[in-house]
Amino acid sequence: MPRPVADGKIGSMTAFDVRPVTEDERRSTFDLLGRSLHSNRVSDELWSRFGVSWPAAHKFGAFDGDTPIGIASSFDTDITVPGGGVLPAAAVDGVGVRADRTRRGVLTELMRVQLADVAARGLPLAVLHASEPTIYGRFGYGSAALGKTIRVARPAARLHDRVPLAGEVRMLTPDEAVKEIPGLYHRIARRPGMIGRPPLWWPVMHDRLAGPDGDHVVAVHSGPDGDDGFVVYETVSRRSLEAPDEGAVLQVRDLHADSPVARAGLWRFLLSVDLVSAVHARHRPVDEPLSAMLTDHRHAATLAVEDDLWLRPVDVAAALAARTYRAADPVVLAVTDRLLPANTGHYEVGPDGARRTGAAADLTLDVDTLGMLYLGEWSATALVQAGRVQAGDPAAVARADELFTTIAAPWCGTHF
Ligand SMILES: CC(=O)SCCNC(=O)CCNC(=O)[C@H](O)C(C)(C)COP(=O)(O)OP(=O)(O)OC[C@H]1O[C@@H](n2cnc3c(N)ncnc32)[C@H](O)[C@@H]1OP(=O)(O)O
Repeated sequence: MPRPVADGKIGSMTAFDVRPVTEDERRSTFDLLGRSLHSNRVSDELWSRFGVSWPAAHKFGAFDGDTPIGIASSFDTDITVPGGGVLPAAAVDGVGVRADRTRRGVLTELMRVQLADVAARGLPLAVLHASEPTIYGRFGYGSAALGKTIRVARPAARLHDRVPLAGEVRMLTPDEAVKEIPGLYHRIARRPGMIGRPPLWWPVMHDRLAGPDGDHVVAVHSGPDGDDGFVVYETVSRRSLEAPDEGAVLQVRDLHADSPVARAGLWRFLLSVDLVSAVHARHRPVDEPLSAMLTDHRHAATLAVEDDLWLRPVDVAAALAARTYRAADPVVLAVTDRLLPANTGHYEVGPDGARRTGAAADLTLDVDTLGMLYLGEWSATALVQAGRVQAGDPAAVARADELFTTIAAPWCGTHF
């Protein structure tokens, strides 16, 4: 069992201690994280405005004496799972180790302590976006939702005339954007993989860009029932002496729509902005049908499909019981969890739900692979073919495919 967080001191077998970060250590641990990610150091002025988004709560530091050498931060949120249930989750939003202390087990100890804390607080899931995909599998995280990067050619790209359109798009003032977008996001964010954005998320991730001091543009789509979608974007000029006619690149940062009509309205708006030569969007849902909405598919190019959200079942029984399954005979999963061994066991999953069982296993997998299966991004068949799931009977794999599959691809859509 992981050792519990106790006395503020853990990990004495190594040359550092891992313990909760105190109020006084917020700035130094934030600077440490920034340095590890090669970000510019934040000025005192920026820290005084936005430091509130880096509270001491749910942060563990690795310390050599009083000096921080590693940080693992998370905030509490919730996540929508297949079937529409919403589960509490820890969103791991900042992990870094000082460059002169890497590859000595600092992260391993931070992850162990953080996961033990998340488990002790009863949160069934942990999620993150990974800087590198090789890091987190060993800690039980699986690549659970993919995202695609697209580039749309302007002015060539046009919506075809059967795309469902109704409603209007209006641009918001920066003050309106700060006031209106949080409520709108929470009203419409319901796809599996989407997380709640807590109050501390907004000042840095939205207001700084779209509020009075930001340079991003915010536009809202309104349908018959009111506001039902929004986009936050910036434009980057490409015009130069060598390319005097080059249009700007419009970069979509945040786009959410409650319906295909709202989504089409927002894309129609984006494709109508003048003096733009390309629209770029990263981490869009893999099933967003933009190319099929155009008169010419090739005007929307998919440049990359990447891992977006990583998910770690922290309480496997609670996580499996919280989502719904499609109609098929049940399967029994044998799950192994090295870091949180209480999860290791057999689970029966069927249309009536999921529960622990003593029955023999149909499919055998590690907990990180369960993270890949959980939101429906990866089929059991694909995971068998990839060597991540062991199964004796192909019929059981087919049943697992049917049970876990979802109509909409999972998608997070929130940068954290
Ligand atoms: C959610 C987020 O915030 S994502 C951002 C993550 N942070 C960064 O990318 C910042 C830059 N990188 C770092 O700060 C560090 O390299 C970290 C945090 C990724 C890793 O910290 P370390 O203390 O070096 O990790 P630790 O020594 O515990 O390594 C554990 C294992 O993972 C492996 N590992 C760790 N980082 C990497 C990596 N970047 N690439 C490949 N393998 C890695 C180690 O080799 C080790 O393997 P082993 O158990 O087989 O020996």
